Amino acid sequence: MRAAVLGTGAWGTTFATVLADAGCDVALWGRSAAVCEEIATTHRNEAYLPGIDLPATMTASTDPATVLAGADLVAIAIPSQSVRATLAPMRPLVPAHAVAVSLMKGVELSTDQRMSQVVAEVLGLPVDRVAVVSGPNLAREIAERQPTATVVASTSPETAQLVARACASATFRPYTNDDVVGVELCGAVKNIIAVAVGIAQGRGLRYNTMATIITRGLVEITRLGLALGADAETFPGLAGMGDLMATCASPASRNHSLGVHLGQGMTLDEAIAATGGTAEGVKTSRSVLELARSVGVEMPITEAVVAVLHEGLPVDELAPLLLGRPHKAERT
Ligand SMILES: NC(=O)C1=CN([C@@H]2O[C@H](COP(=O)(O)OP(=O)(O)OC[C@H]3O[C@@H](n4cnc5c(N)ncnc54)[C@H](O)[C@@H]3O)[C@@H](O)[C@H]2O)C=CC1
Ligand SMILES: O=C(CO)COP(=O)(O)O
Repeated sequence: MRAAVLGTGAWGTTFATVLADAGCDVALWGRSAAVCEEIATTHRNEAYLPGIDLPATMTASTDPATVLAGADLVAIAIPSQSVRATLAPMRPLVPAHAVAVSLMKGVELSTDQRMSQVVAEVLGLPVDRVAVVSGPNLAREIAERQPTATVVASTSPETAQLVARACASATFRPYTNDDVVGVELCGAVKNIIAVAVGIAQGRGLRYNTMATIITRGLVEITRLGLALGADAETFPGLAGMGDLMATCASPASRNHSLGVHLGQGMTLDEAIAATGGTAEGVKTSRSVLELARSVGVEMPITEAVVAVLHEGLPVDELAPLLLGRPHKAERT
């Protein structure tokens, strides 16, 4: 199978490696000529995956026509808010039979659309030719070939199976799921919860607080997902609890580290600069809150994160804000 991967950041480069390990013929597209040249000639991407040797068979180019020619599978790993503008000019270059795979974990700010919706719309593909890959998938660990599982979601079982076969290897195990809405919302909202956990840790709070935020975070992800038509069984799975645990526990998570920096007293701009890479939770927090309000769902942690990130709430007021809410039964 011929695969094109758009985006030479941490996840695009890593997922390209996963596909190559699984036997695909892989070409990467990136906007940086220097990064593409480095991948193609030295088989390294030092800016995003320092010290990792990439498969020598993988090619990379800034020319989308070269990368997309003959692709059976087109995987996209670009910051969510840039996907629409980046993909639009590529639409005529995507082969008519290709399947698209969204690797993003965000929600578009201007439209509140999930990434698979944006990809299908911009590339003019029916939704059953679009899949989503999401799970506890910290890029560097996967690039190091540490054992990892993921979820491949599509409304079409054939598309999900095709993508699962394309990426399955001895160290990367995909499970298929037909709940695209649930899988995508889990991936996007866990970033916001990880920012909250990071803020708490940056203030010196420890494991009880972390477990509380993760657990109540899962409650609010589930509530939003169910209101938007997701399947309840997705949330305790790899894309839900699995990814929430990995992202909230790992210092390698950009969303988590951004939260820690904020908790330690940095401004948002300072925290973004200190974190580096793409912390999707910053912008997605606003879209998710809008989505939640549109369906009348309460998301207190998301609301508190939006207040800290975008409305000037001091980090010290986050815990009192959440703990001061009216008491209620756990299962409501
Ligand atoms: N890094 C990780 O462990 C994982 C990341 N993801 C998701 O994958 C997506 C991409 O993240 P990463 O690769 O980690 O980000 P990154 O920050 O490592 O790389 C982003 C890439 O996108 C490019 N880029 C940035 N703005 C662009 C634009 N306007 N047009 C075209 N290209 C642009 C950058 O040059 C870079 O190559 C995000 O939605 C993230 O949530 C999902 C699973 C794991
Ligand atoms: O999605 C991820 C792990 O599954 C990566 O998390 P960060 O984007 O916070 O680094």
